[in-house]
Amino acid sequence: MAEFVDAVEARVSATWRDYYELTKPKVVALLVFTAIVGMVLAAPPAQVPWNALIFGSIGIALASAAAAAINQMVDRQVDARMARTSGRPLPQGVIDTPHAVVFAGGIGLLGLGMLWWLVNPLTAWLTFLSLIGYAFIYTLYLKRATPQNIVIGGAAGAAPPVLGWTAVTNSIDPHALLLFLIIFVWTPPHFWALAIHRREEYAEVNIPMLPVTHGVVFTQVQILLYTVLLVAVSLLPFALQMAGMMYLVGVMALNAGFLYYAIKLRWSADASIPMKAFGYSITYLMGVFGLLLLDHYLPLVQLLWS
Ligand code: HEM
Ligand SMILES: CC(C)=CCC/C(C)=C/CC/C(C)=C/COP(=O)(O)OP(=O)(O)O
Repeated sequence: MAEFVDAVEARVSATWRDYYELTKPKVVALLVFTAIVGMVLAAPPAQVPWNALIFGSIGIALASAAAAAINQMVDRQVDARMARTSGRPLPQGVIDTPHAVVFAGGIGLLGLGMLWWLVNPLTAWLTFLSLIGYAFIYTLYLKRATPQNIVIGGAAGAAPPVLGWTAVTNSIDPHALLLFLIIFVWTPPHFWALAIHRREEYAEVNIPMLPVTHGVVFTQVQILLYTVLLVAVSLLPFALQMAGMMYLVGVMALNAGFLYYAIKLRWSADASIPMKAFGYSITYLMGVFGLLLLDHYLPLVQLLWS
């Protein structure tokens, strides 16, 4: 009997883990973090309305998770043929398509409903557009159509700070668009570093990623150019007095790291650099948004200290 219970429990927990994996949890975690920074920057320190913070974060997380699950449904055949993605629950047959549809539809509607009724309809609409942008326009069309797929598709992934800001103010603020721009310009170096490493897999499944269509050297040059642009864009929050000295010093250090990897990627023959640059891109984005958050709270800390 105990063995039977163990077996049932093992199956139940494995199933939940599979659904969890279907949501690309680490990507969603970073997306939600950028949304929370958008919320925090939209209000004076410690004055973010609770409904925006709680239901906004959960709603954006659920909608992003639904988008990630739809992406994996659409991609299940190509995912099955690439080493990096073949272990996912759909290609493995652990979750079948009808269950994935119900799951994605359920969490998507729950997330959008939460935003509509408990936050505001503008945030719900913009989140819905981001979901459509990533799950359908990027995955179904752009990904298979053009090597600029991730530049255009990156707009959906860059949306969360705007969604967070709108959750608080119920309007689209130019400052929020600056946060959007940072992620938008960050996305090509983030993804193309990985695409260089995985170019043979993409070529095999006929996905026209930049290193497949234009070669590795061209992609390395593009990564370098986007990184230089990113350095410039990342300084704008300081230039426009959205953030202070603490942000400036921190972001300069993060930028030095990204430039180091982009230059090394272009001129070093070391095969481990592309994945190191990819890993660093994630640290970089967490760092930039973490700095914006800390910088915004600095006056409050100083006030409490004095
Ligand atoms: C069109 C835009 C984007 C593309 C094409 C893209 C592509 C990818 C790919 C292919 C991976 C590797 C996944 C894996 O092998 O497990 C990845 C990982 C990751 N991406 Fe992106 N990404 C994009 C935008 C974003 C955005 C906007 C964020 C967050 C703000 C983000 C955060 C992450 C994180 C945290 C990981 C690591 C996941 C892990 O370690 O499991 N990405 N991305
Ligand atoms: C509502 C809202 C804010 C939606 C957010 C959209 C979202 C989840 C963006 C993540 C971007 C991402 C992981 C792209 C990789 O897809 P891929 O298919 O190229 O990569 P894969 O081969 O690893 O699946």
